[in-house]
Amino acid sequence: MVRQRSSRGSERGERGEQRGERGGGRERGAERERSEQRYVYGVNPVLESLRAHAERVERLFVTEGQLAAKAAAEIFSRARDCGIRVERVPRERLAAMADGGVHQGVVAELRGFEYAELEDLLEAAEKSGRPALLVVLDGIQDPHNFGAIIRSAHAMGAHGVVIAKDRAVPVTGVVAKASAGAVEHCPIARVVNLSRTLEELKEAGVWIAAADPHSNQPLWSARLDGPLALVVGAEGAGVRQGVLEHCDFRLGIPMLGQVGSLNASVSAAILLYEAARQRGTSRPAAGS
Ligand SMILES: C[S@@+](CC[C@H](N)C(=O)[O-])C[C@H]1O[C@@H](n2cnc3c(N)ncnc32)[C@H](O)[C@@H]1O
Repeated sequence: MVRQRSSRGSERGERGEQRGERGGGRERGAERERSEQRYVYGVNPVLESLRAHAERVERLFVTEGQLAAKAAAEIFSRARDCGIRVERVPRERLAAMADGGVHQGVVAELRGFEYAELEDLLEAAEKSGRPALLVVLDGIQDPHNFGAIIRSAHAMGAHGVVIAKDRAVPVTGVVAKASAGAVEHCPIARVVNLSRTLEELKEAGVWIAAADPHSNQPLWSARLDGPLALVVGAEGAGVRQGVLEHCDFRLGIPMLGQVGSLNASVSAAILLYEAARQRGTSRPAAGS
């Protein structure tokens, strides 16, 4: 079994310096893309919004008797500190705002999710002092899968997630809920053309690995400790051929049994864990 050795790590500094000269991206300081206003529901997602981006929370809606006392105390205290209005509403209204999801008695109305730029993700990696670890999603449609991938990416120390503008679910309240609030901490870039983005990442010194159930290169046989973007495919179609052509190598998670593939978010979590393990970032935090 051949373990692929990355030389891009050493090229990265050199290439990273060129990033400022490429000039292909949006001007720094230009207005960033925002999604429509949206609702975030459930105790943890609402608390994460208040902790991470209270300035984006317009209003909170609660239904008496449905919100646990302990959660209510923290939510009300943060809302008071940040000058956010809290409205008591009937349970039917809360249920409608949460679109039938499990809201636990609280919904936050947010000003709109602010997407990051690809540059921001690379800068986050640079600032962290660790090699870049990114997840690129090729057309994920299910908001629960998308949210779960954001959650795993954040937990495994990834510097961000890249999605395409077309044919992919954007960040919505359901995604935020499924991410357990990780969406507030993990930068998400929304790009027009995934293939071009992969080429930009290569220029920045990042290796591109496609998660591919048909690959016979098991995940542990490749070096995943250098700058890396993991490309995960859509629920039905997988990674499109045109996108696969821009990947440096493919990785498979060996499986037993009769099914042909794993769920996209499960695959992302397994691959991210292997990358974190190889980087030594999967250890329990000190003191835990
Ligand atoms: C449900 S699968 C798509 C299956 C698709 N019919 C195919 O054959 O590629 C969604 C994505 O999860 C990832 N995936 C699923 N199982 C995998 C495995 N065993 N090894 C590596 N990646 C896997 C791939 O990125 C895949 O595109």
